Formats: sequence, C-alpha cells, structure tokens
Amino acid sequence: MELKVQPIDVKVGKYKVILNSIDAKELGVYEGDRVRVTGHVTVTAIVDFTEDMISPGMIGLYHEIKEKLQREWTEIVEIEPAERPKSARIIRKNMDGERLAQEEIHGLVKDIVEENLSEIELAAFLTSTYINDMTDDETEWLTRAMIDTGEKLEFAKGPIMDKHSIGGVPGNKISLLVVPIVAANGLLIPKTSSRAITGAGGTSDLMEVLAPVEFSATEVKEMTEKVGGVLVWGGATNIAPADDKLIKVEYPLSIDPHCQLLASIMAKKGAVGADNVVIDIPTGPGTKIANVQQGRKLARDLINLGERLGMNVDCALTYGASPVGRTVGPALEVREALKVLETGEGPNSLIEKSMVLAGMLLEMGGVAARGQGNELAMETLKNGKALAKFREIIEVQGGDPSVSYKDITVGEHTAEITAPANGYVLEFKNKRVVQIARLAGAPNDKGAGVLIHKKQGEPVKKANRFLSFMQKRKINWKQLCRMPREILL
Ligand SMILES: O=P(O)(O)OC[C@H]1O[C@H](OP(=O)(O)O)[C@H](O)[C@@H]1O
Ligand SMILES: O=c1cc[nH]c(=O)[nH]1
Repeated sequence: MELKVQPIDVKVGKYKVILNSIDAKELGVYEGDRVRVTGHVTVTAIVDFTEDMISPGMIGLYHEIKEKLQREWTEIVEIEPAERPKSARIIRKNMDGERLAQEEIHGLVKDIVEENLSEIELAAFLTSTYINDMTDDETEWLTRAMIDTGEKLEFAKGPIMDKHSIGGVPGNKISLLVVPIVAANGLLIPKTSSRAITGAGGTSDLMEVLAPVEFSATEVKEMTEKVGGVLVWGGATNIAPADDKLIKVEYPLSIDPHCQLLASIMAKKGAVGADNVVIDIPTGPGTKIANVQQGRKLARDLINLGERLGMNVDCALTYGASPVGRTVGPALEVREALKVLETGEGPNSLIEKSMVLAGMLLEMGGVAARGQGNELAMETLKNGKALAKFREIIEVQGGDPSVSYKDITVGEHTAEITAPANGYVLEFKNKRVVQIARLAGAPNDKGAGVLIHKKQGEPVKKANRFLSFMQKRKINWKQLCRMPREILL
C-alpha cells in the first residue's frame, strides 16, 4: 500500500508510525503490529492507530523514523505488514513459563536497547518475569547481556568500589554520604544510580538538585579518576542501557521483579568494572523485602550472581519499615543529607546506616582494618573530609560547590497533617508516604515531598504537626481530599 507521508515532530523513543484505522484494517495490521516502511530506505516500525489525526491515504511518521528517512526524503512510502521481532515470541515463551536460552535473552536485550519492542511487549516481559521469575542461569545471562549491549569502564588502577540499594524504603538518601566518604579515603567509586523506581526520588533525582547527572561513560571515567567518585544517572551513560528502558516501564507498574532487580543492579556494577560491591537490602513491612528470610535469600542471590560475574559482593540487611531520616522527595532529602555532611548532625537512622555501609566498603577496599570501617567512616564525616569530597564531586559534575543545605529550596506550598489524638506513632506506612510524595509531584517536582515530624515510636500531641507535605505548585486540596483517609494516616 502506498501512503503519503505526514511528519509528526514528536520524539517517542522508538520507530513508530501512525495509520488511519481504515488503512490499518485494509493492511490487516493491529495496534502494536509491525510494518515495513519503504522510501529510499526501509525501516520496520511499530503501528499506532488513529481515527482522525491522520486521514486515510496518509501515514504519520514520528520523529525517529522521520530522521531515519530524512537523508533521502520521500513524499510517498510503501507500507507492508512485517513480522514482529523474534523477541516478541521469546517474551511469549517466558510468559508460558518456558526457560530461555542465552542467545534468546541476548537477542531480547539487544531489541530492548535498539527500541524494537513496544511498551506493551516490555510490560508483558516485566510482568511475566515478575510472576515466573528466572533461573540463576537466565538471570546471569540477562545481566551479561545488559552489560555487553552497552559501554564498559576500565580503570588503570583499582580496586573499584561500588554501592547500590535495592530501594523500597522512602528517604534512602545514603548514597549522598557513602560515595564521598569512600572517595575521601582514596578509593574509586564511579556510582551510577537509577531514578526513582518504586519511590519518590532515586539517587539521581536527588543529585540532580545539586549538579547535572547526565554524562557519557567516558566522562564518568574521567570525573572518577579526577575526584575519586561521581553520582550520576545510569540511564544517560550508555552503561547497561537496557536497564533504564526497563525501569521506565517498571515505574508506572510500581514493580521491581526479582530477576530484573538482580540484573539491573549487577549489570550496572559489572559495567563500571566494580571489584567490591556493597548492597543495601532494606527489609521489613512496606519494603520490597518483607522479612529477614527473604532478605537473606536475596543477599545469597546477589552474592552468587556477583561470584558468577567475578565481583566481590557483600550485603547489608537494613531496617526499612520506616523512612530513612525525616524527609522524602528530592530537595528535602538533599537538604537533610547536606546538613549531615556540613554539621555532622542529623537523624540517627540516616547517619548510622550511611556509616555502616561506608564502613563495609572501606574494609573491603582495604583502607580500614576489619571491624574499623564504621569508625573511619564516622571520622571522615566528622573531620569534614566527606563534605570537602562531596563538594569536589558536585563541582566536577558542573554544580555549585559552595552550596549549603540552607540554600536548598523546597516547595513553597505546604499542607500539614496533624495528629488526631494524643498518643504514639505505632506504624508507618512507607507506601503511603511515597504515594503522598508522588501525588505532590516528586520526583519531577524537585521541591515536592514529605517532611516527617513524628516517626514510628515517637509521642504525638493532638493537633500537633505529624506530616507536612509540600510542592512548588499550589497544593491541590481537592485532589488531596479525594484521597482515602488511610492514605493520609
Ligand atoms: O525508587 P526505589 O525503588 O525505592 O529505589 C530506587 C533507588 O535505589 C537505588 O539507589 P542507589 O543508587 O543505591 O542510591 C537506585 O539506584 C535508585 O536510585
Ligand atoms: O538500580 C536498581 C535498584 C533497584 N532495583 C532495580 O531494578 N534497579
């Protein structure tokens, strides 16, 4: 079928075309099917439908495909139905509970990286692995494929240290303390992070309050060699590029399937050439890991996967039933973390957790004797070396190194939630705190989030502030009032 081209200058991140449903019917294609578009070159694209935006006889070409055809532009293209990529069948195989071969997984990851799969297919893959999981072999192949389809860092000197959290506990800003402490002790830590997956602010969302986080792999290497550490967004680097594409689909589903979590974390560590890795596993009700037994199993899986990939991995099962510190949401969390670095003072839950993890890395990296890491981490915080290093990191990434926690602006519109009666806070529902922070606009609205005045176990007085939440735009009380009361308390 010949169709007249109508360019649509919208980036959708994939090769996509939009057909009028009459033409689609005639061609016998459905939404999500593939068509071969032939001008002077041929491109295979995913089909979208419209009743009215594109008239019969026309075809809408989104930015990416338009770019591809641009050099030899043509007004008329030839369209014919094409096969779905082989990976779509592989996803189906996974959905049917069948095991996948290494080449199948590699092909699938390659198609993810090359944007050959639709969001529906990606969502099906993630949902299927959420339900069926993967074997240890499949997870290793998935991780290796994620490493091999991107760029890898190679440093002339080692050891390369790294830290990662599986996430799931709100307010987990500890990388902002751990990375500078490790780097301040002479170790290299090229830390890449994701943006929020199930939370209201991933480490990259936080760091972006202070400095750019989008760099190429070469820049990550150069900056790490210069100042010892970085805190960058993995999604921008082409380091394990499949990871971010999967996380983008996980975010709206609010799922983080076991095998994907293992591969996502370990691919990022493998690709930066990490020798020693500490993984934080927040555990407890309302986290990704409900209890210590599950936490131990995940720790074993991470350590085993590390062994298969040649990395020395240690895990810390940390308390996750209540937020870390008293802030949730990018700017609020950065303010809290910077205050700790500047004054040495702050919530115990934040300081102790950061020191334990930094201490483990200092021991693994051989700069602290066994059992002495925690002390060295605390000393690095108290003597200002951690702050000085953090400022170097901010500067090398293009931020303002003189920034103080007092300069961090948070959303100016605030709503207070007060305690309905005198008493104690018995339980803290992590997921609800995250829901509120996301509703307020976090992580994209950097100033949005939740400030926790009273944490679990603390006494509250009737009508005293219990939670504040804030955002840049005016608080939408109507929306808030529509929220069921149990989300608020
Ligand atoms: O949104 P949820 O699922 O809670 O957690 C995701 C966060 O956890 C990890 O943090 P880090 O990189 O170890 O600091 C990820 O990189 C990401 O920033
Ligand atoms: O980086 C991360 C962290 C948690 N879960 C993931 O899938 N990736």
